[in-house]
Amino acid sequence: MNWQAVSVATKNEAIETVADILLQVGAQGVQINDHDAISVTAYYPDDEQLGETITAIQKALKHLSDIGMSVAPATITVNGIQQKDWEDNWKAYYHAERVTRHFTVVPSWETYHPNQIDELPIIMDPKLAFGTGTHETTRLMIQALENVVRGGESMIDVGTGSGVLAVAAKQLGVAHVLATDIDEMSVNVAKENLRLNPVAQDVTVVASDLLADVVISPVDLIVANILADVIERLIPQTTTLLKPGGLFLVSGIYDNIALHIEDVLRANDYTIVQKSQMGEWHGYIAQLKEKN
Ligand SMILES: C[S@@+](CC[C@H](N)C(=O)[O-])C[C@H]1O[C@@H](n2cnc3c(N)ncnc32)[C@H](O)[C@@H]1O
Repeated sequence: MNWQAVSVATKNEAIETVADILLQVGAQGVQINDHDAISVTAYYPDDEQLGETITAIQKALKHLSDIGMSVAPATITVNGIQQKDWEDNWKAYYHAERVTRHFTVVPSWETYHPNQIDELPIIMDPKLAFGTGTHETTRLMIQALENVVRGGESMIDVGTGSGVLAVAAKQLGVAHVLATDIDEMSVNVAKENLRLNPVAQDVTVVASDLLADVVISPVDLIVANILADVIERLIPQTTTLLKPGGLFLVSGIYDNIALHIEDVLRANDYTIVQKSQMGEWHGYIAQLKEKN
């Protein structure tokens, strides 16, 4: 396998935080260069996920500066080449790709003709929002949707990012989707992506911290692909917005925290009906207990 060296130039006091970011997006270790200019380097496989990884690093760096932590200059280089405008450069890594049994994600700038009659396209221009469709955590969610959707359901997509799961759900026959994200940029990108997919025209997207601002009648399905600490906060919020017997589809859970999340699900009246794993990532289909 080929590897790419991804380096982030930063300052002394931010070294540990930047190293944490590089580890969280899948590096096995980091190298700190503190001689002339300070930088932190990690190695990632040179595959179709590299674009997603660099976008995630860039978003995490932007988030730190948004909350007032100085990580400047925070420039990202890949094999020594500065990524001045990642928003456009990452497109070179993103091509139409069959991500599950039924779904192919298709970049909006590519012309793609399905190879099989039951192949369903998800047209995406994720920009800086998470969700090209190729990441393991997203694939786990799309597979879970393929398993459970029968048609006509109501659904909330928490942390919609690019809107990829909302489009997949609509393609499978979910009737009503409300999508949320805490990040305004993702809300706008999701709205643009939904417009690219004729099947998803009636999906509503709102800015919300998890389900805090969501006021609707209980739904059949809630889906969420977010990191485990956020999922832990989300689980108790789902139980009043899901119908008894409704399903919670969840991923974004790294190996080391999976057992804890299973405990939190059970403590909140869920029965785990399916566990899946891709690489180090875990996904669950959990069913809310029927009321007695
Ligand atoms: C890993 S991405 C998932 C994107 C897409 N749903 C997918 O499966 O590919 C997680 C998304 O959750 C959003 N998010 C993080 N914390 C959140 C919160 N507290 N409330 C709502 N959305 C949140 C992020 O902005 C990001 O778009």
